[in-house]
Amino acid sequence: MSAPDVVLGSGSGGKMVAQQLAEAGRSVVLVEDGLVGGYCPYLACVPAKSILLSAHHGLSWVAARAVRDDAAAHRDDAAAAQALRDLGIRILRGRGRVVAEPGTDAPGRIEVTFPDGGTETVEAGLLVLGPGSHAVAPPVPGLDEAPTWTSEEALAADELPGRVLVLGGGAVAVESAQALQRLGSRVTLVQRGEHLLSGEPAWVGETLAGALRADGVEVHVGTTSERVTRAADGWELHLADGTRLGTDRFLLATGRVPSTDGLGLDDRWLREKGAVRVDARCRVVAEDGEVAPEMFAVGDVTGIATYTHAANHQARTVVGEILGRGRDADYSGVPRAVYTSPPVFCVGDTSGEGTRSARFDLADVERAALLETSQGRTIVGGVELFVDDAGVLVGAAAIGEEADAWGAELSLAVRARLDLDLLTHHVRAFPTWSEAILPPLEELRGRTADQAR
Ligand SMILES: Cc1cc2nc3c(=O)[nH]c(=O)nc-3n(C[C@H](O)[C@H](O)[C@H](O)COP(=O)(O)OP(=O)(O)OC[C@H]3O[C@@H](n4cnc5c(N)ncnc54)[C@H](O)[C@@H]3O)c2cc1C
Ligand SMILES: NC(=O)c1ccc[n+]([C@@H]2O[C@H](COP(=O)([O-])OP(=O)(O)OC[C@H]3O[C@@H](n4cnc5c(N)ncnc54)[C@H](O)[C@@H]3O)[C@@H](O)[C@H]2O)c1
Repeated sequence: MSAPDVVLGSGSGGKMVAQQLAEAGRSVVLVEDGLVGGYCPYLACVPAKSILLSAHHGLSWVAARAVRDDAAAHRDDAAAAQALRDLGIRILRGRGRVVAEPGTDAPGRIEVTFPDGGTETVEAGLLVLGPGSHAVAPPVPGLDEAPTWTSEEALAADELPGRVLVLGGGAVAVESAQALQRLGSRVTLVQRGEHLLSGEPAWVGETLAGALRADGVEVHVGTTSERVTRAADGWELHLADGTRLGTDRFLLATGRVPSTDGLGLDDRWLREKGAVRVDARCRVVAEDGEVAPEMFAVGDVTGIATYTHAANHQARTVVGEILGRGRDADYSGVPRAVYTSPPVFCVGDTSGEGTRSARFDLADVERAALLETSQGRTIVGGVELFVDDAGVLVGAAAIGEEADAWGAELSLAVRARLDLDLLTHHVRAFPTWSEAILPPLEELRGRTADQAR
């Protein structure tokens, strides 16, 4: 009998691979040392979105916590594990380590260490790596003595601290800051980068900072944290400019790194920060192009696009490759959504390097005027579109009401490499937020025509 397929890590990517391979009739062993399903359903996306929705709807902390715990299945993975077992998958609940990588004519060997210290070694006909990523604490002297939360700990917490200091300015930081502030904490956010969401255009981060400040969050950007000390009423963060910020607890949101330490992988498969290098079929490869036989990787560990929807795309790519209907992964249209109020939606190349862009204010579409007259609301936000020399849409950044929904059009347009001509002639419903997409297209088209003259 040939050796089974072994999937190491059952997060968004690994679980989908295991499930689809088993459904295709293959023999699958799944190795997981945490919760079956990984972080997303229990300790990341789902509870984070649940708590944000509750905060946006004005629920109390106690009510929001109850809704969060229901949404996260009370961090109980029994049903998820049983559903996989029903497909014939063997689940080994322990920490996996690669003892021998699969070869062209010999199976690999994975050693699993169980919580009681016992071990079992399983053969792997092929190996799919999906160990995910984990949060890293920034190197601020004194921080290790203070009470801290990673996002996982925050999203499983029973208590709401009176004051929280969020370190970081990415998706975890801004979503957590808004949720905790709206639920009753006094939140301070300290971002080292020049603006929030440092990978996106500055105006997006600045608009978001304005929204957080309007909620009461104290936002500091472009700062260096020097040290943490104890104070009479809690803890203090000292900034380089001498400012001292008091808090009861720190939330560490300064990024995550791939979980490849101790995994037993040869260094030649790893790239910077320990991510596993993969090709377009998610096969593990070395820098010189050597392909590891029968070894694949999916999810955050690849360091390509650290989202559940990207992990799922990679999982489908791996399954397709294994089942002989292979197709390259394509990350060009992977959405980068942040579920704050207002939400953010970015896709493709928004760096502004080598592209032309035009921006439009959401307040200038009819939908905004309607909300202003009917509900007395002031609309903030906008959309910026980026095109290459050939007039093809290569990136988009949006922040504003429901941007996480209407941005999907831009994501598909980037993926399909639609050009200004087609996008300008496309008809969008009146009066919707999508109408904000046409004016920047027309502006860019006008500029293209001017250049052609
Ligand atoms: C607070 C927060 C909110 C987020 N919100 C969103 C969102 O709204 N939308 C979105 O798309 N993405 C979101 N993300 C990102 C998303 O959670 C990740 O991209 C996704 O979970 C990655 O899945 P993965 O397949 O890499 O596996 P992971 O979910 O990282 O799971 C990996 C699993 O492997 C196990 N494992 C690791 N090493 C071993 C080993 N040696 N042996 C056995 N098991 C091992 C771990 O226990 C874990 O269960 C969020 C992340 C965070 C932190
Ligand atoms: N809505 C979503 O899809 C969603 C939500 C949450 C998280 N995620 C994913 O989770 C991953 C982790 O998110 P994240 O926000 O932790 O990381 P991140 O890498 O996106 O952002 C980290 C931020 O912390 C800042 N920073 C770094 N060191 C600092 C320091 N010492 N002091 C202050 N600021 C510092 C950086 O400037 C950066 O802006 C991301 O890959 C993200 O895609 C996605």
